[in-house]
Amino acid sequence: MYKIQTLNKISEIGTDVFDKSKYSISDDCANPEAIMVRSAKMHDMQFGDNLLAIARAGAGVNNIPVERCAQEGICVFNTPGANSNAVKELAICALLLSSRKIVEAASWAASLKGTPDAPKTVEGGKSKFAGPEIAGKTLGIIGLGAIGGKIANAAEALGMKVIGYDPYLSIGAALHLEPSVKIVTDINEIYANSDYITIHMPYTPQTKNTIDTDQIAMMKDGVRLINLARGELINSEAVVKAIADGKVAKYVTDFADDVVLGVENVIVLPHLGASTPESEDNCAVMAAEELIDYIENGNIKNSVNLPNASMNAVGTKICVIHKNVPTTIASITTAVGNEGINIENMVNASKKDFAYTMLDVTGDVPPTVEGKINAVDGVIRVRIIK
Ligand SMILES: NC(=O)c1ccc[n+]([C@@H]2O[C@H](COP(=O)([O-])OP(=O)(O)OC[C@H]3O[C@@H](n4cnc5c(N)ncnc54)[C@H](O)[C@@H]3O)[C@@H](O)[C@H]2O)c1
Ligand SMILES: O=C(O)CC[C@@H](O)C(=O)O
Repeated sequence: MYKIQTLNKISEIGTDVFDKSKYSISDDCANPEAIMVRSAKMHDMQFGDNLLAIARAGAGVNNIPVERCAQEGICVFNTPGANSNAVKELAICALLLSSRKIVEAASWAASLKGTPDAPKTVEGGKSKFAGPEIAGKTLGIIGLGAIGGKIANAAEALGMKVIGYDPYLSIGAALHLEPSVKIVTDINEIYANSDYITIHMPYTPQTKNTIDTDQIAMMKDGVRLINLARGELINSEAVVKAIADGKVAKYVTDFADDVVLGVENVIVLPHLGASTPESEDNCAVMAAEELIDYIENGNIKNSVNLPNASMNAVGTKICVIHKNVPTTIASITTAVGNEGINIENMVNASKKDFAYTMLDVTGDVPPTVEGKINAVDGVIRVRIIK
């Protein structure tokens, strides 16, 4: 029985994908084979020897020690695009919230309950909540992946001019963009030309404070900023100061911190981007399918720390996670050959410092093989899947 530990609430549609005669799922189990997680912070966790994989039911993996996991032979997956529509819809909502003073107006209207002539009062007071339309304005998007690309197309459909910046734009993502979306190669063009700026890229130590005082200074007066990606991408102190100075008109963020909470013209949402039943189901199902294919077949799809690799084997599969260094593959195949085993098929792929080799072997696989491969310099983990 494989044990799957859930660190956050994972949609039941996803956990139902596991065959319960082979898998037990619980939020409290010792030494699981796999972990399913959403936003729980895992950097300080120690992992048991059985842990083969972690699946992030979502996009961002900054809560997971991805590099350490690779060093420990733990494959980390995410679920690319599975929650992108949910975030796109919230981003469109945020664009409107940043323009039309909807939050302030609704809360003012609610405050009129019990007053003698509320209908008359609202008509008299509504002018202070007027705000501009988004049609005809320029939206700058930083990061044109699953979410940014969908927002670009939706904003175009709403009549906005869209400019996007993404130095690592994939061909697939580019092909999904409306031809009218203008792609710029200098991020400063986003800052200089946008009425609204929204950011949709991963948070890493390198992308911390991508938008800070200097970037804000390049922006148009009255710019509206949206951050549904990660709080650390935009310096909260810099934005709050720019709001006080009148440089930034509004900041809508999905990430609460003590600097932005309670500040006028900042709308803080409680990390709601992916909180739709549809996206929670999509992410959980994709995460469960990734784990099952890895645990049972050794196939890797959508890993963030190991390469994608899959193989239909005719015999036994020997799956090896190893360092991406010269002679390791040769040493592994020699170790297998020295045990009298013939390799029928082989797949090898690498991602940065790590590599994955799958061998399809026929005939008896003596129990000594695992130890022999493990003894090869650079080998991190060996699994034999019959
Ligand atoms: N608020 C939420 O609930 C929520 C939900 C989903 C995702 N997110 C966040 O949004 C981020 C993006 O999600 P996604 O699904 O679009 O991911 P994605 O991987 O599909 O797209 C990210 C894009 O950012 C680009 N990028 C990387 N570094 C960049 C840089 N320095 N400058 C500009 N672009 C850069 C990549 O090339 C890629 O195209 C996630 O990493 C996550 O942190 C938040
Ligand atoms: O799981 C969530 O609710 C948030 C997910 C989101 O931050 C992501 O990066 O996919």
